[in-house]
Amino acid sequence: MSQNLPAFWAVIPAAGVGARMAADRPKQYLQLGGQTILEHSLDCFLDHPCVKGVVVSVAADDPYWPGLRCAHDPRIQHAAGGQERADSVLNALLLLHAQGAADSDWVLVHDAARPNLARSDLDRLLAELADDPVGGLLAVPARDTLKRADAKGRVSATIDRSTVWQAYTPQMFRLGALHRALADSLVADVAITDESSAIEWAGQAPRLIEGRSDNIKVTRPEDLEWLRQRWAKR
Ligand SMILES: Nc1ccn([C@@H]2O[C@H](COP(=O)(O)OP(=O)(O)OP(=O)(O)O)[C@@H](O)[C@H]2O)c(=O)n1
Ligand SMILES: C[C@](O)(CO)[C@H](O)COP(=O)(O)O
Repeated sequence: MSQNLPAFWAVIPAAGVGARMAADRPKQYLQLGGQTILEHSLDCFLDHPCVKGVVVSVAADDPYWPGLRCAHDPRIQHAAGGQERADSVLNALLLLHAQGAADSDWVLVHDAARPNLARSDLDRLLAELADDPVGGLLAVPARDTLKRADAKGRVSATIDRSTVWQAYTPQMFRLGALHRALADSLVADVAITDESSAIEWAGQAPRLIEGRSDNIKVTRPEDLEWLRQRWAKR
């Protein structure tokens, strides 16, 4: 294994519609530097010597996935996307368990919409959490002053940002613990927007690993414009 890093499975939720992007296709299939955003997000894992395999969750009616070269990569399997991101991730975990992956296996969940993950960040996450009893996630400390809004869109409070972080991905947890936390929190109808919130709901405290702030999630058109400008300078 590279630098004594742990082996891991990668799960890439890629079944969203990209409503906030308002493009002619789901944002993970938009082009960046000669390939799709999804393919960039996959590359960081497929190139890693410690990856055991990759599961991509795609929408049942996704017409784009089969046309990608990586759809035929033997290291990649696909699972059914779900109504919410958490459902898409859970389906991928079910597939891993059905194929005999162990509860103790590490799973890294990374948004298909985050094509700019640095290998250095991925390796730092793996190294820092290799022996952690809970797991954790890449995150960035809040840099701007944070405001809470009232119902009229006016400032109701300024939030102490000293302990506030933005959650990014990958998020790294043991397969068994994540599977149970996601399944239980979905049954309890808890609002889950990332893997960490399911683990937190289950009573654990994931570790925050500071990562690069340019590991952005492509959410709105300006995000892709920004990445394309950076890519052009590479
Ligand atoms: N039911 C869903 C919803 C989202 N995702 C994935 O989760 C990641 C982060 O979600 P987000 O940025 O919200 O993507 P979308 O849901 O597509 O965006 P929007 O909310 O603007 O529709 C994306 O890679 C998206 O493809 C998923 O696999 N299944
Ligand atoms: C998982 C995530 O990227 C961490 O910030 C974020 O929660 C995804 O949220 P979205 O609304 O599904 O984009």
